[in-house]
Amino acid sequence: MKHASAGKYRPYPQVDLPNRIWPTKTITHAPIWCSVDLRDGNQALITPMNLDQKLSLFSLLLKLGFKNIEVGFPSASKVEFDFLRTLVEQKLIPDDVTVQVLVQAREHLIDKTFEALAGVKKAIVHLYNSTSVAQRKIVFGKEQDEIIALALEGVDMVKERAAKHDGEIMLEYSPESFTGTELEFAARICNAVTDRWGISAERKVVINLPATVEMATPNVYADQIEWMSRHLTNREHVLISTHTHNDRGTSVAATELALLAGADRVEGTLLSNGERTGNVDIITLALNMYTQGVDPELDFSDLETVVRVVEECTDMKTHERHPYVGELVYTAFSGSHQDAINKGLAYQRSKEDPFWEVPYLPIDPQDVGRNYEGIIRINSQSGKGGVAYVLEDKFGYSLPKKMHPEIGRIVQQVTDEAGRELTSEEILDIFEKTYFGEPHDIEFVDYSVISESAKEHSAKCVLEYTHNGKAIRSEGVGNGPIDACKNALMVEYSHNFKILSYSEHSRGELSSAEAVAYIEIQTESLEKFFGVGCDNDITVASIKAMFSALNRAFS
Ligand SMILES: CC(=O)SCCNC(=O)CCNC(=O)[C@H](O)C(C)(C)COP(=O)(O)OP(=O)(O)OC[C@H]1O[C@@H](n2cnc3c(N)ncnc32)[C@H](O)[C@@H]1OP(=O)(O)O
Ligand SMILES: CC(C)C(=O)C(=O)O
Ligand SMILES: [Mg+2]
Repeated sequence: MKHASAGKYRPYPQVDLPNRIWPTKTITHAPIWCSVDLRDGNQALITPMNLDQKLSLFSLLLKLGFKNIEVGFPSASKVEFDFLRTLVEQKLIPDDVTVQVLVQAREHLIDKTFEALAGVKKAIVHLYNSTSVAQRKIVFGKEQDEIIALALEGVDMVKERAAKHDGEIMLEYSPESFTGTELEFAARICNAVTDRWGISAERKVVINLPATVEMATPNVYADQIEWMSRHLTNREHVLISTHTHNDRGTSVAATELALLAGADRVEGTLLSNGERTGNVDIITLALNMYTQGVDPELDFSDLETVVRVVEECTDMKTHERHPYVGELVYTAFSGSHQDAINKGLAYQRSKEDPFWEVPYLPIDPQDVGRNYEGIIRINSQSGKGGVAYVLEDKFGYSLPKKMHPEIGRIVQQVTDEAGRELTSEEILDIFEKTYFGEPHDIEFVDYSVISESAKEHSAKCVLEYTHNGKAIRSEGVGNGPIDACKNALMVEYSHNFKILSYSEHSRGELSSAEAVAYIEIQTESLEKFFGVGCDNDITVASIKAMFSALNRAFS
């Protein structure tokens, strides 16, 4: 790339606001949300939405709880016009919802807009014109005062038609390309607009300050919002609205800092659809608030439906890593993350206090309609904890902690060779082949207890098994059935070993539960092997576990 100092680009100027207070604030409540999916989102699509898609998206926005919805630019095209008419004629606008329409300061467009609004009880007419240095010079060829005159002409035209409209009309004004506009001029034009409209407690005005193009760091946008908030006349009757685009990838941060700086309202879209890099993603903003204990006043408890409907309407895919909604955002492949999540989920289940403390998961996936399935997935980056989690979570094998390194190593060998993710079923297959599969040099047939004395801690049993195909029956005495069976085995079995650890649990539904036993043995050469056994009878499960370990050690 050519060196940046060649003069083609310049640093964005700082805002002179030495006593800024936004850095001391926190977000404590939800703003007024306004969805611009049906307008800004729609105007950026390769194929704009048809009537049915717009209706479907509108219905989703209502379900999510939006009370301000920009339904389109009715003067721009037939489908935009027809959509608003359909909402009116089919009475699809709830009383507590205000629809918003965008229009330029041009008479024929304003006329058409009011024609589309006939019968709407509450609407926001959103008037805009570009105010930036570049657009004044290049697009409009007008001086500042001429641009103010253009805006005021627009206000007059809207005001006149609003007076005749049977229903409430609120004005929203956007000095479009605000971030490329001198602040003094932005304040001057906004104040002229609100004054001409006749702002009052009963006639509040939305002043939308768009980052039409995101041009600087989020703190600069926050400074601009705080600066404007101090310089807007009748500030108490103004609703300052943000409308951030994501050109630098920081629209969420910019909006959040703008809220600290005093913004009352946020325009954005679902999943960040919108011009170029998109509008700010309202899902991310809302759920960021939610994870701070602030009620976002939007319901994102079923994100799967939101993603499905938005994708159907926009014909755009959602990135796997999109905050809160992406397919992979609740998944850990890496070993240390899996270990911490596994322990975190167990800790969360064990405590009364609802405070969410699971490492690596900033939100409980269940709160947004996702489940714990797929949180831990296994590839070559994974560790023993992840493998143990999958075996327990999916298949009910609660492996003793001491066994984790062994199964972790075995699975790691396979993932290294495969060079890809292993499914849960493949993990189970490795587990079953390792502990229950061939070779079966020694195989359990039957056992029976001849005598047992709890008082003397002794048991005598008969063990039947085959060793290299030969049927053997022998008796043994020990300080419990397993010990007795081991001693019975040692009557003929030539390999020496000792049992190092033992654990068991039941697996499956209570009525049909089976016992699972884990036994760790040590050979004379000090090698250690685990074995696993399953049976309806816990003692048989234990003997099978011992045989499983022996087959692994000596076959
Ligand atoms: C940042 C944003 O997202 S702003 C919203 C942008 N959205 C859209 O443009 C989507 C819908 N727009 C359209 O369908 C069309 O642009 C229409 C129907 C609104 C207008 O169409 P047309 O008049 O045929 O064309 P076009 O948009 O190119 O008109 C440009 C003219 O409007 C003027 N103009 C642009 N914006 C405004 C405005 N806000 N107020 C007054 N005049 C404006 C331009 O200066 C230009 O004037 P000129 O003809 O004297 O050079
Ligand atoms: C119409 C305006 C608000 C807009 O979409 C923008 O500036 O990005
Ligand atoms: Mg926009």
